[in-house]
Amino acid sequence: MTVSSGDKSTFDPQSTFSCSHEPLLPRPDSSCRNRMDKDTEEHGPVPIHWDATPEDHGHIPIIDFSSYSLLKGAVDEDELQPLATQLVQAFSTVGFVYLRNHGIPAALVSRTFEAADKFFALPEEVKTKFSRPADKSHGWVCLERERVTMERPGDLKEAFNVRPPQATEKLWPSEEVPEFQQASLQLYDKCRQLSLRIIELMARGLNIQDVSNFLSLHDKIGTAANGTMMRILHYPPLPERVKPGQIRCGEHTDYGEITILFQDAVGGLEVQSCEGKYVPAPPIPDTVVVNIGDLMQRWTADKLASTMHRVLLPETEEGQKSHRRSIAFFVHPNKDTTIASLDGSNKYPPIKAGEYLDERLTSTYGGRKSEEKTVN
Ligand SMILES: O=C(O)CCC(=O)C(=O)O
Ligand SMILES: [Fe+2]
Repeated sequence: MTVSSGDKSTFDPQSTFSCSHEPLLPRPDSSCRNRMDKDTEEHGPVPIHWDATPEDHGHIPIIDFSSYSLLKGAVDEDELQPLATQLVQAFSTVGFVYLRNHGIPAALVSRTFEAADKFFALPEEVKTKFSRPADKSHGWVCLERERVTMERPGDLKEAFNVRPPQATEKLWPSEEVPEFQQASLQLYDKCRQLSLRIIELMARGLNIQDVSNFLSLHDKIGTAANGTMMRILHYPPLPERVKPGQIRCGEHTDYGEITILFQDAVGGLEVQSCEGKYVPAPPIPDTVVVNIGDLMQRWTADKLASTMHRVLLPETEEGQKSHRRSIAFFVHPNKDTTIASLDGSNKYPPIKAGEYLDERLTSTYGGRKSEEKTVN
């Protein structure tokens, strides 16, 4: 595969934007300690008991999702509550889980990766035709275009953002890689279905009283009224000269509610532990990684943890010559959802999901306001 080194001359720090995240703003308190001692008083419109203090594992648990797999015909309600409890336990400590037996077909993930490989291998001038337009988030984002922490140079990655409502025909490489659009949209839809199941279980595990109502706040995924986006990421082999401090994806937290992440067999992802140390989150066959984003941490008044993570450069010579790919599905509630502390604590002022993103982006990028540019 040939990979262009990217057009560094067009790199514009003012217009860089994060993959999903914004590491510089003061974030809700994410220390493991504070997350546990919630005021469990009932007040506010949706009183919730945050009861048991979960144990702090400091590593990423693997959870068997088979009771609520997308492939499961009849669901046994009795099996869902333990699963919900396990999920919330993990999300309130490490903030990350691996899900096994989730039901998204591995063949569909491979097809999407393979189609994306063909796209990323196209010459720069061809990929440019599919560049993400300034006012939209769908499309190609070139190498080093983004940096997720201002302390580092641009990330050594390129991306193809998939936002179905913005994906006009001319933003798909239909002639160059005809199968890309169909595979991506099919995977987007499977991820949508899985995310709804995860969100339903999270709601149960959080003792949200009206679970169906909570779920309905996500019924516009895939339309313009919801900012959910899938990103196919390509980390090419390392260029001859890597800038000081440059890595594949800088330290960050994700913006949204939850993220579903598929990684290929090449490692590099690291997740911060409660002690502040970065620990590898290696690829585990037939699993997806799921993590909490900042919006969900805020919504749950810091009960659930949006945890810092990054993708390091490979250490071995062989690794440095390898491509790494991942697919991240960044889930958001519908833009008109009011994000008010679910425990009624008013820890953070209520804000609309759409405005929240706008605000984050404005603070970071000095007036670049449209969430359409960078929603993830
Ligand atoms: O590529 C990965 O494994 C992680 C990417 C990531 O964290 C992101 O895009 O937010
Ligand atoms: Fe991330």
